[in-house]
Parts: sequence; C-alpha cells; structure tokens
Amino acid sequence: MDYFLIEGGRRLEGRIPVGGAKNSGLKLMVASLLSEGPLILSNVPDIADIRTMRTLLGQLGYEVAEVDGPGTLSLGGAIHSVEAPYDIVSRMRASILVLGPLLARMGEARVSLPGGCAIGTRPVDLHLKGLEALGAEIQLEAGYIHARAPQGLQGGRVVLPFPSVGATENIMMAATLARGTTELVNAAREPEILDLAKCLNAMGARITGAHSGTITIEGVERLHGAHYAVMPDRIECGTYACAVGMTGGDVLLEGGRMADQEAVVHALQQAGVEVTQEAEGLRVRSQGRLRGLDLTTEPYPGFPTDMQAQFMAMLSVAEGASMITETIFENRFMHVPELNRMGANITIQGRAAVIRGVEHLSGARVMATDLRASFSLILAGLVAEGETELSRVYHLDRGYEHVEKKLSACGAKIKRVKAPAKAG
Ligand SMILES: CC(=O)N[C@H]1[C@@H](OP(=O)(O)OP(=O)(O)OC[C@H]2O[C@@H](n3ccc(=O)[nH]c3=O)[C@H](O)[C@@H]2O)O[C@H](CO)[C@@H](O)[C@@H]1O
Ligand SMILES: C=C(OP(=O)(O)O)C(=O)O
Repeated sequence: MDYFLIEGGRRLEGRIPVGGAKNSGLKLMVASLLSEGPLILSNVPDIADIRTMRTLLGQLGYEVAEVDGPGTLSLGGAIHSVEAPYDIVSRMRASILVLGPLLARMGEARVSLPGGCAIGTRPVDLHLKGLEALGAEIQLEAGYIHARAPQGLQGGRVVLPFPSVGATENIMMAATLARGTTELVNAAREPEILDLAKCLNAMGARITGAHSGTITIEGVERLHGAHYAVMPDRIECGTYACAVGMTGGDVLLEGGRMADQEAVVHALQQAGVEVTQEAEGLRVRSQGRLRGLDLTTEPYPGFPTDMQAQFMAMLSVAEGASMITETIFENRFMHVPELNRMGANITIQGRAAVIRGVEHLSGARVMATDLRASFSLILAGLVAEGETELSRVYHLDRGYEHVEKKLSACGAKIKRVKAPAKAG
C-alpha cells in the first residue's frame, strides 16, 4: 500500500487548481443510464471513485470511454444487466444511486444493500420509501434490494423527513422518466443536487426548484445525450483553504466558488483566514495564529460534514478552545485519536469534540481511516515539527486527485512512496 511522507513547516504559496467534484461527477455518470444517447462529461476528476464507477457501469454493459484525453468521458450504449454487486457497492457508496435510474429505464434493479461504513450506519430507507411512493415494488433478499416497476413509475408527492442527499438524487433521477409530475418536498439543497438537475435538464428532463428544497419533476418519455461539465469540487477547495490557513500561506484556488460554500468561508474568516473571490477562483491568505471557533455540521447551506475533519485539524493548532458537533454521521471522529498522537488535544463528548488549541504538533506515523480523515492528517503533517508518515492513503485516493503534486507546487514537502509491486 502506498504511503505519504510529509515534512512539516512549509508555508504554501502559489496556485492550486480545483478539480471536478467527486460528489457531483459520480452522480452525473449514473444519470447517463437514463439517456438514450451518449452523455459527454467534462471536468471529471482523476480519482479512484470515478474509476470504480466506470467499472460498475461497465458491468451493467455500459460503455464508458475517455474522449480528448483524461477528464472527459463519453457514457452510453446498451444496458445488459440491472445488478450492482456487493463487491462494488461496498467499496463505493455512490453505487446505490444506480437504483433509481435502472428502475426508471429498465423497470427493474438489483442493488446490493450498502450497509454501514467507517463513518456510520448510513441507511437507505428514505431512498426506498421514495421510490415506493412512485410505484416501485421493493423486496430485500439475500442482502440485495430488488426493485421492480414493470408498468413504469408514476409521479407522486414525496415528503422526505430529512433532506437526504442520496435519497433526493435517487428519487429525482427516477422521477424524470415517470408518468406525470413528482413533487419532492424537503429535498436536499446541496450544490451537487443543482448540478445533477442541470445535467438532467440538458438531457431533456423537466426539473425545477432544485436549489429550493421543493423539487418538481415533470416526467418525460425519454432523455437524450448531452454535453455537461462537472462543477468544481467545493470540498477539495475548502480542504486546501484549510491547508493555506494553517500554514500561513497565500494561494489562489483556481476555479473555487464562494457561492457554493458560504458556511465554510464564514468559518474560515471567523478563524482569521482571509478569503476573497477573484475572477480566477478563491484567494486564501493567512497570517499569524488562527482563532478557535464552534461549528455544527448540518445539511446545506449549513457547515458540511465533509469539511469537519479538516477543520478539526486546523483548529487543533488555533488559539483557544473550539467545539465541533457532528450531527450527520454518528462515527465521524475516527481522525481524533490519530490527531492526538501528533500532539493535538481533542476530547470527544458524545457527538461533540472539544479541541484545545496547541502551539505545535509533532510528526508521527498515522493511519488514514476514511476519505476526509486522511486529509486532516495531511493538514496536521503540513504544520507538524518533523516527519509524518501517513499510511492507507487509498482512502484519500478515492476522492482527492494529484494531492502530492498540487501541494508540492505550492512549496509543501510531501511525497508518495509507492508500494512495491506484489511478487507473483
Ligand atoms: C445531509 C448531508 O450532510 N449529506 C452528506 C452525506 O450524503 P449521503 O447521501 O451519503 O447521506 P444522506 O444525506 O442521505 O444522509 C445523511 C443522514 O441521513 C440519514 N439517512 C439517510 C438516508 C436514508 O435513507 N436514511 C437515513 O436515515 C443518514 O443516516 C445520515 O444521518 O454524505 C456525503 C458524503 O459524506 C456528503 O457529501 C453529503 O453532504
Ligand atoms: C464520505 C464521503 O463520500 P462517500 O459518501 O462516497 O462515502 C465524502 O465525500 O466525504
């Protein structure tokens, strides 16, 4: 397994290009299953989850090919299978999103139940109830969700008890090909939902209100091919902003958009990091010691759970105490013991973590436990005294592209040590 070696203490200065959003690109790839013509997606990030999604779509018989080099994918062809198997769904949770599109397009889907993962139990009951409200018959058998709609889906009113991102996406995609109109109430409002609706509309869907919490989907007979560019990754952008804040740097995050992440920008500013929107992206600057603050993760437009671990690392070296309350996932504090091994002073009290800022962290051997936790340890390594060795970087590779290249270009000392090839 590859690992990273990070030598702390370098100020970051320069430019970092923000890639396409993982949490949008994966969903847009899935959306292509609804279309009769090819969907050409540009600005697709070079990350492991996108490769896993290519494998999954390939198993359904779908053709996914790079056009004009990396970053642009053409997705289309005939669907030969309606099954998303356990080995892929367990590797990548976004696989559950093939359920709605396969059901709408093929009248049937068999998708492995995703189960829990390192950050929490992550049930999918809201996805299933929403699809049932559109007329799907759903059975759970041998660890699989078996959904059928032999006569097609019928639009209806779905009220989500919680604005689940995944349920909103699954139901919205399925409803594009249902007969009649669907109203999705208390829908998620994340920017990636709007990106998905815009892409579906470019394919001929009729969706309105995708940023408002009530989404109306007028079903159409068929969707057609389109060209669409994946939105910039607001979480990658926020992650690098934390790196700049901690290292006292000055970096232009090319393509970064303040409008997608006002809660994160506000929190950075409260901590003493300067963030301004420029024509080419977000300019992030910091000087001197940061200040502690309190944060609670919430559905968008609140502070995102996907930025919680990175802020934890940043606040671990801020002046004074901070408290972070995690309300989305019950087990998303796995980075805390690792940060403490580097000298942080963090205690967990139920769903809250109390962070007492320390002056210095020290390099250590640490282990990544999940995607965002991995980056919190890189952030700690960037300011720690001495060397940090971060193992299990496959978690990080799921969702961050070219990390060592992007950070090194701004003066960080970080290198990937490749695992020796297996003898064989
Ligand atoms: C609201 C929120 O912050 N969603 C995040 C969630 O999306 P993801 O789509 O994975 O999760 P949801 O938004 O669906 O779920 C958030 C919460 O709802 C609960 N739930 C969800 C579905 C369901 O059928 N039943 C149910 O009880 C979950 O247990 C969890 O407590 O993780 C992604 C990856 O980290 C993030 O990018 C999303 O921003
Ligand atoms: C946890 C994440 O992704 P996933 O839902 O794919 O596990 C994430 O993007 O932070």
